[in-house]
Amino acid sequence: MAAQQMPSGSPVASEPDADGLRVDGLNAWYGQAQILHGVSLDVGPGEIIALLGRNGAGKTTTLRAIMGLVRRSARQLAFRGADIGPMPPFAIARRGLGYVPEDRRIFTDLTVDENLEAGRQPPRPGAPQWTPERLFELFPNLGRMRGRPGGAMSGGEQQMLAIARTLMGNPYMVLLDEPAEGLAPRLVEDMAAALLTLKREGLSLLVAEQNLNFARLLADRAHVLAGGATHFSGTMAELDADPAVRDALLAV
Ligand SMILES: Nc1ncnc2c1ncn2[C@@H]1O[C@H](COP(=O)(O)OP(=O)(O)OP(=O)(O)O)[C@@H](O)[C@H]1O
Repeated sequence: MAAQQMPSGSPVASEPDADGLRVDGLNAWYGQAQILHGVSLDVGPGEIIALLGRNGAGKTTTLRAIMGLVRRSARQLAFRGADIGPMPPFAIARRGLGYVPEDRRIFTDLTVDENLEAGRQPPRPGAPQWTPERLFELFPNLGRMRGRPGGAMSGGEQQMLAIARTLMGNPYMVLLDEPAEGLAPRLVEDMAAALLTLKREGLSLLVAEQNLNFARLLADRAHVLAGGATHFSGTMAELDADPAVRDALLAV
């Protein structure tokens, strides 16, 4: 049960992680309704962290709150050593924190190439650098349809394009909302392989996910949300070793 109460796997709990993301006591509201009640999580440099929980547990709201897209407050909201709590969304993105929402938001009238150009930002020191050619190695499907409008692509292809467009901004870390949702089984494996390649390149990922099997393919550690709060933080092995927590908090 020890793993339930505190983030484990991270040797330093008191020092803010200068290179990573540290969220402590995050609250968020839609209008008058408080949706998050003290979410705490951390993502270290080069880690893939799963943000797990059932439908409505607060995963999407957590990602949106980190990006400043919903009204929120927190004891600590630090990215690469900076307090991002007071920053508007564009300033957070400019610091190298990318976000791929669940609904993808690609430009349906623009081609694959044009969508990628729309995401281009200057290189960042120490962050992996991306070009369309490198991204087509990562997502070969996209390379075969460079002139195709986004609106004429399948859901899975649009998901890959949304990720690729975010990578054109050369981020240090990306928040991904259910990247495998609605993908055919073969594409789920391709997506997992692509995300593991990103990790090898040095990118950190926080992946909101309902599918525990997909999370197992990728994640070093997991945070599990229920009712807008963190109920478990630990390694995937610790989560698997605690079937009661797993079954209570996740749809398995
Ligand atoms: N725009 C909104 N206005 C009011 N309440 C909302 C809004 N969006 C989400 N909620 C509520 O906030 C809670 C958390 O939703 P959220 O989308 O963050 O959960 P989730 O874990 O991402 O689930 P899902 O997998 O279904 O997306 C739910 O009770 C939901 O009904």
